[in-house]
Parts: sequence; structure tokens; C-alpha cells
Amino acid sequence: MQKPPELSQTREQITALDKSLLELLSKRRQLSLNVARSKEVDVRPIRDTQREKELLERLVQQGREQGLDAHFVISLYQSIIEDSVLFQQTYLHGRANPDTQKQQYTVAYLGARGSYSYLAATRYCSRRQVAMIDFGCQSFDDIVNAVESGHADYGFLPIENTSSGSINEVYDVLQHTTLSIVGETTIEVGHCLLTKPDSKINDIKTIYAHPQPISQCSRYLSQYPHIKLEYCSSSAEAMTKVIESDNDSVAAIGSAEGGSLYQLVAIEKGLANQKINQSRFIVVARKASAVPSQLPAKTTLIMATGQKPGALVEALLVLKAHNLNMSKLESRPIPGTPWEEMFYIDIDGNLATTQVQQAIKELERLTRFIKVLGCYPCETVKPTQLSQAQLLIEPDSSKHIAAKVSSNNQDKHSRDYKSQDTQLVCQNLHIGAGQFGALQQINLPIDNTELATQAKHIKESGFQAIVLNDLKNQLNEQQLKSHAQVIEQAGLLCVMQIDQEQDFALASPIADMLILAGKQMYNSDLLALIGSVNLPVLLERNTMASIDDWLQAADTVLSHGNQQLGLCESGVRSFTHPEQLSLDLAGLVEVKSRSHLPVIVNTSFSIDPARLTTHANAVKQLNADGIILLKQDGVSQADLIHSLYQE
Ligand SMILES: O=C(O)C(=O)C[C@]1(C(=O)O)C=C[C@@H](O)C=C1
Repeated sequence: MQKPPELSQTREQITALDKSLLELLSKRRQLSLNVARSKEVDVRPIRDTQREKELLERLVQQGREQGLDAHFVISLYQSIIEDSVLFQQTYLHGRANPDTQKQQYTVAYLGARGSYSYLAATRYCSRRQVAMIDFGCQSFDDIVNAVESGHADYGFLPIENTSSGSINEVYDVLQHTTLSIVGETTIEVGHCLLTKPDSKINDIKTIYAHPQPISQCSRYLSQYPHIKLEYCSSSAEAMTKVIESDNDSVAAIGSAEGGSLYQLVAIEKGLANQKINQSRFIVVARKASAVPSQLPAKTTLIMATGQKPGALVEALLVLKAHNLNMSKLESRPIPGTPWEEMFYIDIDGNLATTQVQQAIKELERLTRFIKVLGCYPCETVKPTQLSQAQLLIEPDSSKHIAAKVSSNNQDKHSRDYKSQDTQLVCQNLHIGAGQFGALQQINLPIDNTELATQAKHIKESGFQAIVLNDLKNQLNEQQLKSHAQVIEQAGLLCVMQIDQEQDFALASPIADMLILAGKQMYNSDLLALIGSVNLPVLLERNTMASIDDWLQAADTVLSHGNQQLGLCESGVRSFTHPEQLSLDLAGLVEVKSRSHLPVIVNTSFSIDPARLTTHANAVKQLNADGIILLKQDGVSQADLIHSLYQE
């Protein structure tokens, strides 16, 4: 074997290379700032998931050429993109609130340097590239007082943790404050056992910690029943106790980063019960902030509905009616009024929009008390994923799998195989298991301006998605991508129909959902392909196919892994009117009773537009899980959709 280079020499090379990598990352960050500047001018959303998908796909390919694993490349770039998105958000939020721009912020937080609140505050300031003057406090009330009295610019309050849940005391403090929530930040909480350098785990007799880490590390602590637990008001206080102690038998629970500020070492790591342990903090300030429209925003409300039965449901229906997603609902008792609750609600939406304003106005009529606690940029960056197809499925090996699995095929579509109804979930479109989806099919070709106008009406009419078909004949890749972007900007999902084999490669990287056209129902290669993607798929019945054939084709798809499968009934050829399709309503009932898969009905080719309302309602009565309606020029289908959603 050839003698390897000296270890120290190789390490020097790695050190130099890492420095270059950091320089490149810093340059990339500056470029993303330029992107934010352009988006500020063009008023475009920060997030462009289509661009991210293209970027990831290219990088996976380039990485593969360099011998790098696709999953490694993806996870690396998901972090880089998260940083880029948050950096851009911070920049635009700062531009929209110029009076908050300072060289340094005084920040009030719980505990002292080294506490998790301190780490969250440091992270927040460093992203804003401002110096932080830290103002440690003994309690949440003290934090709020420090900001209200002007001693601090911002206060950091931990609001929830992924393992121990909501932090009730913070909700109680929020009931009475005049402060506004202006931001949020989430940090990874890596609990470690921190000791003086010479301590060993077997020597430890006392552990100091805040009650939250103690509850989050209960499984680890139960291994040492002889160790005494002493509660502290913050993790920083716990660390101080250890460093000030004159013996080596004491330890604290805290982060390795925090511990190093006290010269403590982490002798055990990963103490939390749950592998992913994160805490979300809210940032409060005296003045509310404005969130530019390009940023994903959250609005937090508190309200008291009174004790009338169903009052909360009524209030929540207002949010539903305005298509507002509620990402959190908490209730807390109101001091002095037993059995009455104050509700805390996080809405995904910007207070500046009429949608949110209108909802609040309606809530004001239904509630006894309502207050907006703040509107702020949402800092959760959901990572963009690539489908299996985009991760490049080797065609030969996929055929091999197809042969193997088909011999082990046991009626996967049947209710005997799976008793629960399958539900297709694609953002706000849910099909099956009691949820009804409404999709609008439009005719191509269409130009982007006209598409944007139509998409707006389609959204307003209550549909959740647009279906595009005849792709390859009508559009090139670029046009298809820009159509998908226009549809996404209208807040709708883009469903693409695979009419021929070439459509699959074109549509699967862009679409939110696929429909395999009935004429391809017997194409086993295409069934295998749609069975291998991580995308919801509807399998349309061939106009000549029996229900058995249809369900057998569904089994082929399910056998390849894709369980997000639904069926699409568009009509069958009848002997009475061979030139026109007729909707097989008896077939719909049969397939619903035999299979757990959701069934959506496409009325485009089988129903006379004059009788659409009657037929669409019949389809709903027969337990179909959704409907596809063809767009008709100059005809509004809003009333019809509305009636389908009435119980
Ligand atoms: O290209 C953009 O529009 C960017 O904002 C840059 C970037 C990136 O960092 O690559 C970040 C966010 C977008 O979602 C897509 C890409």
C-alpha cells in the first residue's frame, strides 16, 4: 500500500479548504442579498420553490458526477437555502421598519449569559448583524417590564418546545402586556450534562437545572434515581451554581455552547427524550412591526368567546371562511373568572391583508375580547424536497423491482387490505376520508396574463387546484414552468395530466399532483413510474375498462411504493351514445365500497353543462371525494362549488 501523506499536512489542506468554503458561502449570502433587493423592487415573494427544485436537481446531478451522495447534497443545500431565505427576510423586514434599524439592541431575556434564551437572542441579533447588549432577567414579568419601561429594545420569551409543549406562564404574561410580538426564532436545544473539567458521571450527586430541561430529559434522568435534582430559575443559574461549587459532584443541564461560557465541559450529550428538541421564542417590542407582502407572515391574536356552547367553533369557522390557516391554538384560564378561557391563536397571514382584516372584523362581532398581539415574519423555512423521480431513478433497476413486486401483489386497493380511507394531502387540498376536493380543468393553450386572470377567478370560486392536460402538444418546458408559477402565485395547486409517456418527465418535476390519463391505464411502464414518485397521483379509468381492470392498475401503482393514490372516474363508453361518455354512477358506488382509495369525478366529458349542478350534487351524495369541472367561458361556478361544500 502506498504511504499516505502526513496527517498534519492533510489536516492543513482541509483547514485551508474549509476557509475557502466559508468564503464562498459568505459570497453566496451577499448574492442572496442582491436577490432580496431585486425582489423588493419587483415585489416578488422571497420563496421560489420552483427555482429551489431546479437548483437542487442540478446540484444532485453535479454532485453525483463528483461522487457525492444525493441526500448529502440535498441536506447541505437545504441549510444553505434556509439561511438565504432568513437572511433575505431579515433584510426586507428591516427595510419595512426603518425606525428599528440601530447599531445595537438591548435585549431582555431569561437568566444570564449561556441560557437558551440568551442563545436565541444572540442568534437573532447576529442574523441582523447588530451588536447585542444583554439584559438578563429573573422572570418573564421582568422581561416584559424591561421592554415596556424602555430599558430594553426587545424581549425574548420562550413560547413552546417540541418535547415539553407550550410554556403557559408566557401566555399568561401576554394577556396583560402592551407590547407587540415582532418576531419569532427557533433554536435547537441540545441538552448536555455540564460539569467542571475533572468530574465523571459516576461522581455526580446533584444536578441543577431549570424545570423545562428536567421534564425534557426525564428518560435520561430516570437512569440515575440516586441523583438529587435541584430546580433553578434558568439554565445559566444552574451553570453558575456548578462553577461556584467547591466540589466535583455537581452538574448542570444546558447547551454545550452556553456551558463553554462558564468553562464547563459537556460530559454527556443528547440528553433530551426526543431526538429533535427545539424551542420557539417570540420577540416582543414596544412598537408593532409591518411585514412586507413578500414575506410569509404570522398574526397572533388573543380572544375570549364567552361560555356559549359552540362559540369557539363559530370563531374558528370565520378563519376557515377566509381561508386562513391556524397554526396554533392554546387556551389559558382568565384570572378572576373561573371556567372562562382566553384563546391564543396563530394565523398564517399578514395583518395588512384584507383577508386577515376582514376575519378580525367578523371575530370582533363574535367575541367578548379580542386583541392582536402582533404580526411578524414566519421563520419556519419548510425544506424543498425532490421527488424520487427527480432524485433519478435508474430505469433498469426500476423494471427489476416492478417484476419482483408484481408477484407479491395482494389487492392493495381493497378495504380488506386497509380498512381506513386513504386521504390525498397536497397543501390545502385534501381528497378522501371525509374531505372533498374541487379542481378546475382549463383548456390550453393560454397566455400567462389570461391564465393569471382565470386563476384568480378560479381561486375566488372556491377551487383548490387547476388541471392542465395535453401538455406535450400544447406547451414547451419553459411555458409549463411559467404556467405552474402563475398558478402557484394565485394560491392554487397545479395538477398535470399525463396523456403520453413524454409528459411524465415534463410534468413530474413541476406539478403538485399528477393524473394518469385513462388511455394510459394499461401502460405498465407509466404505472410503474407514477408508482415511484413521491407525488399524489390520480389514476383515471380507461373509458373501456372494467372496475376490476382499473383496480388492478391501481395495485400496480401502489406496489411500487406510492401510496398517495386516488382514482378518477371520467365516464365510460356506452352502447346507447357511443360518441359521448356516460358517467358510471353505479361504478362509483361499487368502487367506493370495494376500495379505500379516494375517488374523484371528472365531469368534463360526460355531463351536459346544462345539467352540471344536478349531476355534481349527485356525485357528492354518492360519496365521491372530489370533482373536476371544466372551465366554461363566461360561466361562474362559484355557486355550484359553494353548494357542494354545504353539508
Ligand atoms: O433565487 C432566488 O429567488 C433566491 O431568493 C435565492 C434562493 C437561494 O438561496 O438559492 C433562496 C430562496 C428562493 O426560494 C430560491 C433561491
